[in-house]
Amino acid sequence: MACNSNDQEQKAQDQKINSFLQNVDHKILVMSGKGGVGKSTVATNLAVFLNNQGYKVGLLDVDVHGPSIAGLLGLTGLRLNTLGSQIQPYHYTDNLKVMSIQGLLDQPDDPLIWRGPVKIGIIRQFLADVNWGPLDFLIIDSPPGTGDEPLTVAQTVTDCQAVIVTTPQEIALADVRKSIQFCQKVNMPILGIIENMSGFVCPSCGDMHAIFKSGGGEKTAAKYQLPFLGQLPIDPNVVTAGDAGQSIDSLSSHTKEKMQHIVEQLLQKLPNKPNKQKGVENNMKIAIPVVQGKLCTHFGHCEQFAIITVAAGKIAKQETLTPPPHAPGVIPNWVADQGCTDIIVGGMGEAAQAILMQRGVKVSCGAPSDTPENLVAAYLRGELVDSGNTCDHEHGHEHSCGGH
Ligand SMILES: Nc1ncnc2c1ncn2[C@@H]1O[C@H](COP(=O)(O)OP(=O)(O)OP(=O)(O)O)[C@@H](O)[C@H]1O
Repeated sequence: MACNSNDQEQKAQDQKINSFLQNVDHKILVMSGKGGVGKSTVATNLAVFLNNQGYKVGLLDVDVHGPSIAGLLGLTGLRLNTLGSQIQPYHYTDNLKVMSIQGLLDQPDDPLIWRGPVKIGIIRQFLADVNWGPLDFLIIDSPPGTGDEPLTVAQTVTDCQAVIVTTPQEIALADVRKSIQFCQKVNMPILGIIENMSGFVCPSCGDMHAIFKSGGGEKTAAKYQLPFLGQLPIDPNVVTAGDAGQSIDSLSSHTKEKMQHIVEQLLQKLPNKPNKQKGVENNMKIAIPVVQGKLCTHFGHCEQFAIITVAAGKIAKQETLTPPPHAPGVIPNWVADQGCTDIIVGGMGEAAQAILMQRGVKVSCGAPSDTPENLVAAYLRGELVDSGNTCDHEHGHEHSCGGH
């Protein structure tokens, strides 16, 4: 019995993870072979600079033992809330959401003494139970090396791509080669290599000093026929900004231009050019089963659907359509045929959910009986929490998700 219920829980979590990932255009794992090479600094600034360009970005810190993302963005000490079953991430800006274990700890300096399975569970929860909403980019900061955390990401986040950060000296490059082999073994494409701490421009004489050597990252990229995305110099302002919870964007130094260049290179290397601001703000077509002007919990047998088109975060068009007669699989396919991107329901059977997911329609279960306009408004505000409810309304009996 226990095994069965574990299997079911895992399946339900897989479904939630898949439905989130379906709404993320680009997933990027920022890795490094060695510690302290500036991986979190790069991950954070990739997220901030992409967000500055108008992309909707999620930044996920899976370095559960040494989380630093919250600190680098000045979010330390802020506790994260949960709404229903969903964790509300930090909103660094309206379009940059951040998730780190730091926000769930009573004491931010508490050490976490966790073995692999617990860490794997936490990372999966960060993908399943955080209210990310649709994203153009999910940037994932992993701890150095090729341990449980990057492996969990590789196994869970389908079509994830890697960015490898290194410093130029041989001891760091040896570890980069391990990261490259890791990516090859888990079939994760590498978007490119970034060389951090590449030379130091003396503020007094203006001469460049190659403290950790320079050019090693570029040479390694060439050797493995990987894209080289650019270099960041050793810049004391990066440390000051990071310690103050500010991004490289706040600097007036040459480093900011270098970071900008890296982001442009990264955008060029993406297999498909991202559309800005996917999802909530852009066109969405949301289906809601209705009866007498309110959500009908009887999804499979409801007589009408409100179909609401949302553009730039507002309701642009609303129609009421009659679906074909009920038969297994007919209504979910009909909803997808209408071009719907999302559906809001009280509850829905697993089979119908699977069809919708396969057809790229995001399902939000557990909505209360309310008008379609109110439900869409709550959905756009991120307040409609997906219960992950898989109750089956096809049989017409009473149950917890809305009684009919
Ligand atoms: N280009 C740079 N110039 C100067 N200092 C830098 C630069 N990049 C990062 N640093 C500093 O180096 C330190 C380590 O950076 P960071 O935490 O980003 O590294 P990391 O590789 O993520 O470390 P960890 O192994 O702990 O995950 C920080 O103090 C950061 O401010």
